Amino acid sequence: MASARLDLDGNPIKPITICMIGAGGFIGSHLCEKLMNETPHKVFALDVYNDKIKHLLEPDTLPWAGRIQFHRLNIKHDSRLEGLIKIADLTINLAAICTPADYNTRPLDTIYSNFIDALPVVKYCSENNKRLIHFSTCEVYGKTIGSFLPKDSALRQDPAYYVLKEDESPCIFGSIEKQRWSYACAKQLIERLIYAEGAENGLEFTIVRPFNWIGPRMDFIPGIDGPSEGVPRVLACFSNNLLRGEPLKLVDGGQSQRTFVYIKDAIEAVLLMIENPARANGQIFNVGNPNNEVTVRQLAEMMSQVYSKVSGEAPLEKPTIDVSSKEFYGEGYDDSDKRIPDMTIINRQLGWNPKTSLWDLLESTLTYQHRTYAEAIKKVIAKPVAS
Ligand SMILES: NC(=O)c1ccc[n+]([C@@H]2O[C@H](COP(=O)([O-])OP(=O)(O)OC[C@H]3O[C@@H](n4cnc5c(N)ncnc54)[C@H](O)[C@@H]3O)[C@@H](O)[C@H]2O)c1
Ligand SMILES: O=c1ccn([C@@H]2O[C@H](COP(=O)(O)OP(=O)(O)O[C@H]3OC[C@@H](O)[C@H](O)[C@H]3O)[C@@H](O)[C@H]2O)c(=O)[nH]1
Repeated sequence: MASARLDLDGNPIKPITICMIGAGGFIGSHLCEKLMNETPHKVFALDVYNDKIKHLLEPDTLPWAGRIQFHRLNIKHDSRLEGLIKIADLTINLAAICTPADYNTRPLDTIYSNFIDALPVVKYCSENNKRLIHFSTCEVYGKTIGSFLPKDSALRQDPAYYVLKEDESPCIFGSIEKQRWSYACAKQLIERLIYAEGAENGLEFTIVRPFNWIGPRMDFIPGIDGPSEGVPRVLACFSNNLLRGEPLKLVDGGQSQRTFVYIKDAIEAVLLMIENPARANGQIFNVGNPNNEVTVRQLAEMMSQVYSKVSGEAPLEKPTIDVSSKEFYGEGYDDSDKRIPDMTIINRQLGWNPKTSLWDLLESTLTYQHRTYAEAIKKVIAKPVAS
């Protein structure tokens, strides 16, 4: 008999049933895969789409058949939601509009999706005494304190002015006409509501703040498995440019900084939260890789090099072009300047650390992108344009 799986305190882990909302998305697909491959837990996978988890649902001879059940539903208006939360032990809410191109162009949908639509989920968990793991974002920190200092101030180099700490850092957003912040603000308010449900009504919750998780199946490639005019997050934008042999577009000079973490490292952290409720309840966790910091320009350069290695194609002579944010995203765009997660709390509670370097995670991700999309792109490019 296989030995019992133990939690971080040495107690056997009991199989549970998880109601995962937004399970058909990028993070959800990796989390479902991990839960099916490595744990005995059951999953109700709720989403409006299931393309990214089809390989886990069919055929029904898969070793985990019966442990994952897909429910096609929109949480905006579906009475089945409460029933599913009630019969599960834990709810994980991933559902959201979470691509920056939408924040300033579809601010109402963004606010509804990230705040209003999440309200019933919190309410049903609280009323039925069910544990909730809610996905927020690193964007709740907004801009760093350091970004307001004079450009030549030595304090800009002091981590006290830029490292983002769950229990200390303020949330700093732009003015209301900078609609970019509609997303961060809605996420902040739902965090505050969940925290208040914990304080006043005893809701058992964990809030996750992902810092740019990237990897296979993130977003879509415009014109292949998503709308031609769609603007996904940066990994898919740059992948699309590389696949088409076009220069990568640097918004406002590509000076913003990000830390990227490999999806498979980040999913390990989520599994630890799921299986160690006593250590995760009542916590807000940064989940990122502080060692993988680059400017967007450096990311573009590294992706060009890695793509050339995995595809065997020579890099473009002019690998990037500059574009203004107004041209690329439209009116109301703004940006986070720098995002370094403090890792103290997740280290202390769960002993988690990211492992994969930026080069390595780009290599496995771009190998996937090339294998999945290169042929389809070639066909689209070869097609004569209809007159
Ligand atoms: N990927 C990241 O680096 C990152 C960073 C910060 C925060 N997050 C947060 O993590 C969560 C998941 O992100 P992701 O990258 O997997 O995004 P994603 O867009 O790939 O996944 C979200 C999923 O939710 C589903 N969904 C949205 N609205 C729904 C509704 N009303 N009913 C049912 N399903 C609905 C979508 O169909 C999609 O499959 C989001 O809450 C996002 O804000 C992600
Ligand atoms: O083609 C592109 C796309 C994006 N960019 C830039 O690349 C940076 C990263 O852009 P992304 O689209 O990945 O999104 P951001 O990192 O700004 O926000 C993301 O972070 C946290 C999550 O909540 C969301 O998934 C999303 O809001 C931004 O500075 C953006 O302006 C480009 O320079 N060129």
